Amino acid sequence: MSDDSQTHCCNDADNTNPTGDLNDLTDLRERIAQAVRDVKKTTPLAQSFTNFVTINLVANAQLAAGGTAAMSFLPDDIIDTASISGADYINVGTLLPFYKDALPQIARAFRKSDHKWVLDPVAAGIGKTRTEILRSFRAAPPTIVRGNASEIIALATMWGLISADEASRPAGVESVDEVDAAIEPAKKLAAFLSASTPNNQAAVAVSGKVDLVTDGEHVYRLPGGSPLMEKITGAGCSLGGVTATYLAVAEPLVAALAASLLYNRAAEVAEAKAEGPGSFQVHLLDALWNVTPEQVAGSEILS
Ligand SMILES: Nc1ncnc2c1ncn2[C@@H]1O[C@H](COP(=O)(O)OP(=O)(O)O)[C@@H](O)[C@H]1O
Ligand SMILES: Cc1ncsc1CCOP(=O)(O)O
Ligand SMILES: [Mg+2]
Repeated sequence: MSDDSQTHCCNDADNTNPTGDLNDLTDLRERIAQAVRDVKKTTPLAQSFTNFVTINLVANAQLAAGGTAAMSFLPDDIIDTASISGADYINVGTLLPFYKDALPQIARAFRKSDHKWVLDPVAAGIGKTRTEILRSFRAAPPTIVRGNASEIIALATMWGLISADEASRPAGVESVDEVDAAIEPAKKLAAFLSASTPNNQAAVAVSGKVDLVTDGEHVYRLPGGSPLMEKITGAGCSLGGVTATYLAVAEPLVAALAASLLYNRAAEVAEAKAEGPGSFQVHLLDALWNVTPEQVAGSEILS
């Protein structure tokens, strides 16, 4: 594996900022570093209702980032625990029939208590049950949506934020769209989420070769990471879980940026040490633990 683990990680002096909006980025970088530090210091709980395939990696990644994990599929469990959970994570990767009632009930309870949560709309656009559940979240929306490009486009389409002509076909759990194809859907989705939150703060994170994060107004591109992320299952799911961990201590835009940047830096470190997907996953967890707040915040951010 290549040994360019720190290629995209640089100190402030080395940062590329093509628009020259250094003041904003300097402030943003400080808030990102603070979020990473705060998680390590306060070990916040982010509770998850997530799929059976990758649930273990989600919990381990949250712990490696410095947070605490709790997984559940029971609405009463989740709604009770929300009072001590800094933020929640809902991932619709593997659905069971009873989720059709459970998930909208949980989302409504979160909305009632203004509880922050991250949605990973895995495989959005596929199946009547999944579509019904994802449609229901429009009336009780999350604080952050994190998904690959196809999922973001599909969700924005089913919420009527973009026309069906702009959408592509459903993609399973993998993306068939480039991240840039999701810029407008992501911005519209983030603007919709912001308008639905009490403090007008929300974000959308689109993952891929170059990640994209938006609050509906600003768009940030985050290069780096590793193609080996596509060779393990749960890279996206665990990124969603860690995004919820940061959301427990930070505003949505900062949380989404911090998680995506941590993942890119950690993936580069892991790729340099791995011999294939198996050892890559182990090294990824180690790197999520070892990458520093300064490395995360000093990353290349293209605005
Ligand atoms: N080709 C790639 N090069 C670098 N990083 C990648 C690549 N593909 C995915 N990633 C990273 O893997 C993580 C999960 O993204 P992605 O594979 O798009 O999610 P999902 O698994 O939900 O489809 C993100 O951190 C993203 O940056
Ligand atoms: C393979 C699979 N099937 C249903 S959920 C799931 C995991 C998807 O994980 P990720 O979106 O992180 O690749
Ligand atoms: Mg995914």
